[in-house]
Amino acid sequence: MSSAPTVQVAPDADALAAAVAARFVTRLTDAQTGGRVAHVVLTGGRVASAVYRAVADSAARTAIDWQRVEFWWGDERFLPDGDPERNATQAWDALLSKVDLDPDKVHAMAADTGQGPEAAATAYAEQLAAAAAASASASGETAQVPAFDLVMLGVGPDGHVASLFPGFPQLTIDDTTAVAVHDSPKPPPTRVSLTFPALAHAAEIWFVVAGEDKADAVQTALSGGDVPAATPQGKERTVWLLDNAAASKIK
Ligand SMILES: O=C1O[C@H](COP(=O)(O)O)[C@@H](O)[C@H](O)[C@H]1O
Repeated sequence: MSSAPTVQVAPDADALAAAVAARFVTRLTDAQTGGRVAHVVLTGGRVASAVYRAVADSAARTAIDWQRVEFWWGDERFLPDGDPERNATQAWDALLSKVDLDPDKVHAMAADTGQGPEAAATAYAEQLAAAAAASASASGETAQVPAFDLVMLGVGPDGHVASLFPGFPQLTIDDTTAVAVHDSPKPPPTRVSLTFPALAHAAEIWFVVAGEDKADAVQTALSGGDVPAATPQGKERTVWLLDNAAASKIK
């Protein structure tokens, strides 16, 4: 089952970050009801970093039991550990270093240590499968990824999500959950990304998008056009969280 998208628009990028941060706190606290561990998939990019800073700066962040959050990433720029362009570095600097989390529950994609992005993708798929097995439901369901409570996705001006780029072969991969990406049109060229089947395990998917350069991609995705961002849907909720500029071409 999947959900039709809804759209919420904030006046500007700062207001968007504050609104998404408030939602993030609510979503994670709801997911932790009854002692559950929340699984959240983080994204990278400018607006995501602004959201993470807003969460870190908000007094409401204390409502989350950070020890009971498993952090995953939708994609990673395949660079050495600590590189400021890595999505994990940005999330760590903006938020994760500022909360009392369990380091064993932070599942960054591997950094470039010379092993290659294929090996990094395989290792990530194995981590996801191990977590899924550990939290397997009584029904005996054998998913290859845990049930994500929340997947956050940025969107590029070309309509890419995670590191799934228009026209790239990764768009049709359905037999694994994490893949290597070469020759990305957006630097850096080498990346690791979750696949669409992995993203489909989300209860909620939030597209978080700011800026006029994204307006065409947003309009195309929301009208079901041919961009990667048109595909992911949450099982319970799919929400487009936009600033005015990104929403300016929605018909
Ligand atoms: O490279 C990436 O870019 C997109 C969007 O980033 P933004 O700076 O334009 O908001 C992001 O969603 C993705 O995770 C990241 O690897």
